[in-house]
Amino acid sequence: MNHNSEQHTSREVLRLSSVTKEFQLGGTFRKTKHVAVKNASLTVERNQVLGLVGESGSGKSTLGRIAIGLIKPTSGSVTVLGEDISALKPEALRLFRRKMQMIFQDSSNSLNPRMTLQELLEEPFRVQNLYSPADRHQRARALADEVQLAESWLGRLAHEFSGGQRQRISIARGLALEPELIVADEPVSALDVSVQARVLNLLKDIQEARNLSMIFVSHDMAVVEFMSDQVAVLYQGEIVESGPARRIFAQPSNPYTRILLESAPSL
Ligand SMILES: Nc1ncnc2c1ncn2[C@@H]1O[C@H](COP(=O)(O)OP(=O)(O)OP(=O)(O)O)[C@@H](O)[C@H]1O
Repeated sequence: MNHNSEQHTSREVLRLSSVTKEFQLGGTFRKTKHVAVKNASLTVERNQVLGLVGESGSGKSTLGRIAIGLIKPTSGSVTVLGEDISALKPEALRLFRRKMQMIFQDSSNSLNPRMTLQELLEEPFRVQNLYSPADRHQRARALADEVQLAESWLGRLAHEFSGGQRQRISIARGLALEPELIVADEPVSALDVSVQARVLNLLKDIQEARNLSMIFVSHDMAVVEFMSDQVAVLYQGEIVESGPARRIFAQPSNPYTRILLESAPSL
């Protein structure tokens, strides 16, 4: 990591410039390519949530993964906190990744069912070799508290928690290393509707309390309206409309955005 990132003071946390991602398809003889994201540019500022919407296959997840360096774009640049992460060597990227975390729809499935809540919340510190055992213990407690899981549950095993509680655990683990940018990819879609609102409220409260920047990926327009300050609409890999959420929901200028809004039953 160079000094750039240390000195980065602008409000801009993420900048994607003309990002394109092509996937190679097919076997040895017949290769074709699929353009999943095409010439996409966007920025996310500190303490801002960008909602990324579009139908299935429009490139939302691919763009989210590119934003935190999980996928390298075919062309274009990704700048996080002033650092061009597409130019970072693997070791530098590994260190830098602490500043960027992803919360998946099925994050909670990746929790080891035989680990206790305490162990799960200490794991990010253990993996990164951070803090003394006593400090890890204390920090795990604070994380549990932040996602509203009772202290008395710290000894419970992962498989004893409900789906919504497990997603809270995943959120807490995502926060452990104090990221500045979070990509939440359909974080509540796998949960019962009654549980979704509570987890979304929690995520919004945490985002505001920690001044986090977030890309919030969802196909549910009502959820995006609740969460987002800015919105970008993807259609077949291209950003067809972007701007302040309030403007886009009140006066969508792109025909495809209008179709998305009209077909959103929960609005
Ligand atoms: N690893 C890959 N190899 C080949 N094609 C891929 C790969 N990942 C994504 N794609 C393709 O790229 C396009 C965009 O996929 P992506 O998952 O980003 O869309 P999405 O909007 O997130 O969809 P969904 O809401 O269904 O998750 C799709 O056509 C998908 O099949």
